[in-house]
Amino acid sequence: MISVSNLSYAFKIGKKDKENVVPVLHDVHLHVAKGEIVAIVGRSGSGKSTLLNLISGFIRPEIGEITIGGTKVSGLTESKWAEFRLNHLGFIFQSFQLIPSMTAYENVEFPLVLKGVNEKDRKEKTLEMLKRVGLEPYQNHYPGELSGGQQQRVSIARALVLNPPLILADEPTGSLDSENERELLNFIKELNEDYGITFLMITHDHEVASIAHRKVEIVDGYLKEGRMLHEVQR
Ligand SMILES: Nc1ncnc2c1ncn2[C@@H]1O[C@H](COP(=O)(O)OP(=O)(O)OP(=O)(O)O)[C@@H](O)[C@H]1O
Repeated sequence: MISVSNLSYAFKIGKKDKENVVPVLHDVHLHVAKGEIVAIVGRSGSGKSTLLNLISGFIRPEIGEITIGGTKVSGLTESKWAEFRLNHLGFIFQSFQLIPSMTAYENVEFPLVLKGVNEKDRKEKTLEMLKRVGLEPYQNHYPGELSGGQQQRVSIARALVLNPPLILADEPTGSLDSENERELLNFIKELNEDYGITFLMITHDHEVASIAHRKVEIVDGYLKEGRMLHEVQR
């Protein structure tokens, strides 16, 4: 599903003539199979979000290659990337990233609008997703009128509405209390088992990591498991 090879990344900070190069990831190799739940763990500042942002195409690699579902995404133009993202990836963020001026219904419907789906099909699919996350009665609420757990469920419904085969999650339970966390983790397991959705998640949390089939650890920009695989292959 995901194949990352020889990926290195450095941020360039400061003015062009006095640029400071901050190396963050070093020769990362990572393979995630279809149907896997993989947790990326590591200390703060080790490079987890940078890796997820590279896999999501939000930042572009200069060195290395990223393939998702057979498409070499690291070579796509910005507009092709946006199209690929819409069709293949779902995102869940710690801070939910809902649009505050849109109701729960409108937030879930938004990817269908971007994709140009007609109104009748949009309505059917949006209501189906809201039902699946148990939020049909709250469809006209704005994010500010929902609890943290409910907001995260709206964001999951939005992530799933176009049936992506892969979900990328950055600290998905980071803003939830333990009851909502347990509920979300059960839901992730269910989506994985029933629909074969692949998950790549960043987490600090042992509970979250415990539902993963596999953990990979980033230590100072080096992916532990990835390097081992790479060394075995060589
Ligand atoms: N836009 C940026 N410009 C410059 N340096 C950055 C930028 N974003 C991140 N960094 C640096 O890259 C390193 C890795 O950051 P990253 O956010 O990937 O770590 P992380 O493991 O996700 O941390 P956390 O668990 O705290 O979210 C850090 O040293 C950070 O300061």
